[in-house]
Amino acid sequence: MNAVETSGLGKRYGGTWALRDCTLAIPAGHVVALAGPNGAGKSTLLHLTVGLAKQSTGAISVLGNAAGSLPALDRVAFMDQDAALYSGLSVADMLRMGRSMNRRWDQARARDRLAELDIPLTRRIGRLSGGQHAQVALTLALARRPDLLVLDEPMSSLDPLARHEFKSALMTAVAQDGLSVIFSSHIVSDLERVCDYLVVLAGGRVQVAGQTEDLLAGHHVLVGPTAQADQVAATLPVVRDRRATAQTHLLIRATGQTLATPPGWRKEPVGLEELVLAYLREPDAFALPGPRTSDATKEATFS
Ligand SMILES: Nc1ncnc2c1ncn2[C@@H]1O[C@H](COP(=O)(O)OP(=O)(O)OP(=O)(O)O)[C@@H](O)[C@H]1O
Repeated sequence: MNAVETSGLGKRYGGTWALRDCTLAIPAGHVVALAGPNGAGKSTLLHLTVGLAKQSTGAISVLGNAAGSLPALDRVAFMDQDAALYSGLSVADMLRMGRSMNRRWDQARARDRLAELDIPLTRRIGRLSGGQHAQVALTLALARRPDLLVLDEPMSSLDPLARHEFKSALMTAVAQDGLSVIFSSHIVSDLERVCDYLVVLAGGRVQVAGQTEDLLAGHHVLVGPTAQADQVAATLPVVRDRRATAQTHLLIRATGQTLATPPGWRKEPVGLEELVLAYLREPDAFALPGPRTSDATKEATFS
């Protein structure tokens, strides 16, 4: 079962394509990070997923049902960028409201979670700290007992400590409930240790998609003398070419063939942050699905 499946999905606002040619099959049971710069189309894809927007072209299904249909909506919870809660209401009021609006509501779970976090039920939403506000929004989303939790920039306004606590809370919920999660972020360090599936969007198109394990295994860095860099880079699918006077770092996408490390060069594994940053800096490079070798194989010089 796929958590989200799209085929030729596109969304146009007036003459602008916010998202286009988006074909993805994200299996259920993953924590999926949706990364990309401002305006890449992340919110658009998430809004299509939770039925807040309707596509202009193509198709999207969520847990096997058309996105936006009742069976899909019933199993999805959404928390957006500003996690809009009513500032004049208390935490208990928000719980009551959630309970009255949702069939699958788990009141005991929500209360336990807030007690663990030391967030008083009587506290007004407007008086919560940024971190507590995000935790209450997450609690309300989890109380719906979703099979898919969709989070749009959930940590953007949090300080590093609150960000860390939010990530831990998310990981605990995933471990306890076995739900699928998709969250967007333009902060690359948010992705490490949290996601096990990655989608990178750039300019409204899918640039990279796949399990992080596969993506990391499918790339490596070659480090060697700059004097030989042109010669080595010419024979390999180079995603990013970073040169200094003496040494060059080439981020290489594996081709399926095992290639020998050139003499005088060493091969290093790549980290997720480095991988994502390399693709973000090279908007024409693609990896999975449908790697476009001619685009990915390019020479570029960066300082
Ligand atoms: N309701 C809308 N009306 C018109 N244009 C829109 C609308 N929503 C999004 N867009 C445009 O679509 C493109 C993608 O926007 P989107 O919000 O999906 O990007 P994003 O990756 O979530 O960006 P950010 O990180 O800044 O939130 C942008 O060019 C944006 O201006």
